[in-house]
Amino acid sequence: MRAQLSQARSLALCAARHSRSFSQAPFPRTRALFLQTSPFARPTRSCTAQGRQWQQSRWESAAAAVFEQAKQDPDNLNLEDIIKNIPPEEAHRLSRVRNIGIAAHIDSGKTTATERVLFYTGRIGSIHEVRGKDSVGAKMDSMELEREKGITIQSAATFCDWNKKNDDGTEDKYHINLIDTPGHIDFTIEVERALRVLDGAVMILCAVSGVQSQTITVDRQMRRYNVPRISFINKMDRMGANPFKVIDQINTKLRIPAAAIQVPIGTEKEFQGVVDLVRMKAIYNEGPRGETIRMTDEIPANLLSVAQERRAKLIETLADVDDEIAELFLDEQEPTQAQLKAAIRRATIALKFTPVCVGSALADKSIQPMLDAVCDYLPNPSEVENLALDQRRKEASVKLIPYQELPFVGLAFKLEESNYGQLTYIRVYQGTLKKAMNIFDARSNKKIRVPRIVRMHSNEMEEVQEIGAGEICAVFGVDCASGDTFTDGNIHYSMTSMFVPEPVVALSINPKNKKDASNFSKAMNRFTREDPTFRVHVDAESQETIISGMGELHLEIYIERMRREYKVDCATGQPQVAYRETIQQEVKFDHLLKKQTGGPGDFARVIGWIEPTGDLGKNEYEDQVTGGHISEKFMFATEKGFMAACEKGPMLGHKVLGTRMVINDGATHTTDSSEHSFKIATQQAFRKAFMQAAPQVLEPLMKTTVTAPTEFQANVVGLLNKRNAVINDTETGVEEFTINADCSLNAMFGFSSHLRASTQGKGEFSMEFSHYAPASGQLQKELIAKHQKWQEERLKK
Ligand SMILES: Nc1nc2c(ncn2[C@@H]2O[C@H](COP(=O)(O)OP(=O)(O)OP(=O)(O)O)[C@@H](O)[C@H]2O)c(=O)[nH]1
Repeated sequence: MRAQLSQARSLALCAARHSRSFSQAPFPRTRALFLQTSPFARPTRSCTAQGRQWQQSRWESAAAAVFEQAKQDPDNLNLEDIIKNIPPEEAHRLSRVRNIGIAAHIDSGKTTATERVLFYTGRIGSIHEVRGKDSVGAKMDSMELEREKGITIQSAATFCDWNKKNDDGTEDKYHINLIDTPGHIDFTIEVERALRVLDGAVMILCAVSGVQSQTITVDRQMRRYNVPRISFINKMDRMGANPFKVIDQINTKLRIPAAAIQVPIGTEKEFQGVVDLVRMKAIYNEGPRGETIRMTDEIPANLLSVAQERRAKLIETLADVDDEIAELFLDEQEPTQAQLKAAIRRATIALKFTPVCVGSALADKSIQPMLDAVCDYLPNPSEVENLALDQRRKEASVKLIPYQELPFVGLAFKLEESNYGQLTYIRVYQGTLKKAMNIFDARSNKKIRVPRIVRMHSNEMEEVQEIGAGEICAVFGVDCASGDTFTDGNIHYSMTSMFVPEPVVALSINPKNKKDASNFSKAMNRFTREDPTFRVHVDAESQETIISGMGELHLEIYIERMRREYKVDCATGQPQVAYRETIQQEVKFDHLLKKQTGGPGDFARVIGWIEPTGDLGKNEYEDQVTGGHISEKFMFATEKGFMAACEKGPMLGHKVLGTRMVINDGATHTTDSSEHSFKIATQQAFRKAFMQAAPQVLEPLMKTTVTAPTEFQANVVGLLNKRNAVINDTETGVEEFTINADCSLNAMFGFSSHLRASTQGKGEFSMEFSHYAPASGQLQKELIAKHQKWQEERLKK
């Protein structure tokens, strides 16, 4: 309630302003639009001018009453009423904003499609290709390494305005904030944080390869953050393009109802445009770069029956997920264009459906209709529910309202070091972020002044004075961690951060020259701040610096960036698998630490047991001590001891998983017991008990997908068999085949060069962590022997 009241107070202030300006304002076109399209609008009774006037005056008097009430009694404000009465200008502004991400499997054409979006919206004057002959590179791949390798490494944000042409000749201007994300699983955190803050997404698929391994990962990430999506089947110009097969795969593999809203006109080299199934019009791209759209009622005769059939399929699919269409369907009535459009929008936003567009980014075809679909079917910021936790009332989650005048709430979702200092990307969920304003970090409670606000256009920036609710920006000089919530200090909200996967590959690293030590640590600091999946630690025993990340490519890129951006050449060890250790049975312990030989001694006795938790995702500690045999402050130290022991397993020194420790008794000495002695005693007890509890080494299993031309199928199967991979399925297409297999990460080191050699460089593979599984007895023996040898050698030194 208190949270709502502080919102209410600030609303009360603006209420008077708005109630005055509403009644004085003429009835602009934007307001009429708001009444028709805004989620805040009441149902319109009549479409006549008289009806609209009636609606308008009714709305104004209702709004005036609510804001008058706010003025009179701010402590008892009804927030729901305020939401309903948000000024039409503001609702209209929001209805024209789209925050979208482009996400897909590697090389599906995300950056190529984004380049066209920027060109057609007038953000860039010419198109440059990924790995293009002009060596300029696509706008969104601004990092030198991205341009060289032709892959996206970091997500890049931009914004543009799209003038959507309506059938009646009018235009509606939409403001689109767009984030292009990487496809490689090694950079998956970039997709994760983009989807955390975006309202909708375009999922790109290849018209030949269809749903691929990373499509499945991206699908999972979209589900995690409830992100509605449209699907865009790209590469229609490729030989073997089959969009309908891809739609079937979206339905069956991703299990989200999908139907085409467009069918292609021609395929491969003959691909010219699309038939829009909602309007039943043909849309062609003309002009040197497809910039001119020609729309006609004449659907090519050879496509008419396919278009009708696919339109019927669209209606049938919608009938399964939307009540209004279901009713019409049962009554055998054809929905009107408006009904169909509204149903696609409703079902997409409700995450029950994905409309599918087709096109070819490289051939400059059908990107504009995809942009129209973004505006038509993806939600505006007010149509997405965003919740925050009110820290003062732990139980309460508060709905954030994207209204400029409410107290500010924003989430820092990405940090980046720039030439001008740390750049923090913020999504504004509520209120307005203004230059020179003081904001509060909900985690550290630090007050920070915002010196500069910019809108990002890849690596360029445009300075602005303020950013309204529902928008994305970046700020300078704000020291925080990724995932921090900011408020204006009047409210104490915090938002949930994004999911951060655990690193699976590690290697030791050191600068080759001692003089580079300071740059080395600067680089490490920066990379770990920017990327939560990149970790650095110094191994206590070997004193080596160990970096860990999501895959070999992930670590390679950082080593290369260190060389290019910090001029530090590094020596690295062999990539190591991040093994884990666990136990299989319960073991009791009664451990006494006693050193009382003159001076201050150590005394701590801990009694209890360790056992498997049955869930490899967590370790658990429980204090069951009664009767005060161990005092509260020492129990705290035993918990710390347990946590420290779990960081370095007794078998190989890798982290412990799935283990529970219970301490239910013990003893304390009046003078010799200390927190330190209890911490050490717990660690010793744990390590001893662990080795008796049928300890087991766990290794990461990877979901692996290999794609290559069909003639190399036997070679690839041979390669996988050599690595003891379990092949789950094989799909053989016209030209290519795809194998999905489970494989241990350990067996996959060096796979890329073997694959290249056996497929004349034409094979591709991707790997994603699946789960930890027990290592074979043989591997476990080898690893233990190696670890012991390494320890012995260290002792000798
Ligand atoms: N034939 C054809 N090739 C395309 C099309 N769109 C993109 N490509 C090519 O596919 C390759 C990858 O394109 P990108 O745009 O970099 O793909 P991406 O999805 O951004 O790649 P990552 O971010 O690295 O995963 C490039 O060689 C493009 O030229 C298309 O419509 N048709």
